[in-house]
This record gives sequence, C-alpha cells and structure tokens, in this order.
Amino acid sequence: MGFRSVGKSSLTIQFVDGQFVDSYDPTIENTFSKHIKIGGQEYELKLVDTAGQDEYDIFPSQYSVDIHGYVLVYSIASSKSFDVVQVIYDKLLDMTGKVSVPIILVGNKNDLEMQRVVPSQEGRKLADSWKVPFVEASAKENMSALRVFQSIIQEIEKAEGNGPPAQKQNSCVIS
Ligand SMILES: Nc1nc2c(ncn2[C@@H]2O[C@H](COP(=O)(O)OP(=O)(O)OP(=O)(O)O)[C@@H](O)[C@H]2O)c(=O)[nH]1
Repeated sequence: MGFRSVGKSSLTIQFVDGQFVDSYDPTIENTFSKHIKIGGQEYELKLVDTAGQDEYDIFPSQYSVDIHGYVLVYSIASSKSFDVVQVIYDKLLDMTGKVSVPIILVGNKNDLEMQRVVPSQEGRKLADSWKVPFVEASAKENMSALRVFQSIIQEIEKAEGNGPPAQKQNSCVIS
C-alpha cells in the first residue's frame, strides 16, 4: 500500500513476471499469484496490488482482515508519499486492531538518486520507530523486488513463530 505512483504495481510485476513496466496505469485493484521457494520452503503467495491512497482516504476495510502482511511503499523522490505512508500506517494499526502486524517499509525508485528528496536515514528512522524492516528498492531491478518480498515473508514467518526461511534445514548433523 502507499500513495499514487510510488511503484506498487511495478514492484509487484517485477517480482511476479520479471519485467519493468515504464508506463503509468493507475491501479484500482489487482491480485497476483506467485509460487516461490525460499530456503527450501515453498510458498504460494497471493499479492493484492491496491489503488494509490492519500492521507484523506479511509483505510479500505477489506484489507484489514485475512491479510498476513503489508508492504508499505513510498518513493524516495516524493516527500508527499513519505508523509502519506505514515498516515496509512496509523490507519492500518487502527483498522486491524493489532499492536503488531507483519509490515515492511519500502523506499522505492532508488535508481532516481538525482531526484531523491527522502534521505535513506529518514526511511530507516521511521521503520525503526515502527520496529519493522526497511528496504530501499528499484522496481527496475529484479533482485531488488525479490528482496522486498523475501523480507515481508520473513516478517510473516517471524510473526507465526518460525525462524527465517533461510535458516530452516531439513537435514540434521549427528556427531
Ligand atoms: N525510475 C523508476 N520508475 C519507477 C519505479 N517504480 C515505478 N516507476 C514508474 O513510476 C510510475 C508509477 O508506477 P506504478 O507501479 O504504476 O505505481 P503505483 O504505486 O502502482 O501507482 P497507483 O496505481 O496509482 O497507486 C510508472 O511510470 C513506473 O514506470 C522505480 O523503481 N524506478
């Protein structure tokens, strides 16, 4: 979730299809499925790409139930989007009624360094205050999009009481 045009669809499409879409087509809502294996563990992910939100929008009630984790996105080239992500976070906690929900904060478009208006430290500071992981990303790069979704899966696993997927092993050592 995040403000308009921050790259929510682009990150999702890069992760799901491995391509970057240059054109801008505002989203109403799209769902995607993706099968992925991380650290020997298989996941069948359902991703909901939401419409861009602003600070005045009511948090859509359908996103407060049956969702395991949230990727909150701003653009490093838009201070407005950084303000909006903070408002969305507050509404999200209000709506879900939970103190802690699996969330990660993503500063997208970090390939646009010349247009940067949100310093990395600001993003990190905000994520630290929420006690959630922070990732800067570019939807132009596949590895970057992959890192975003790996990170939210890890947070979901943690909330479920499981360790990071990479540390799960099926083998054992006998000495
Ligand atoms: N340079 C650069 N451009 C990006 C990046 N991510 C998205 N864009 C561009 O930004 C524009 C908006 O991207 P979208 O992915 O449609 O943004 P969105 O957040 O889904 O937008 P809404 O549907 O309105 O909420 C498009 O022209 C993308 O090509 C990025 O990481 N780097």
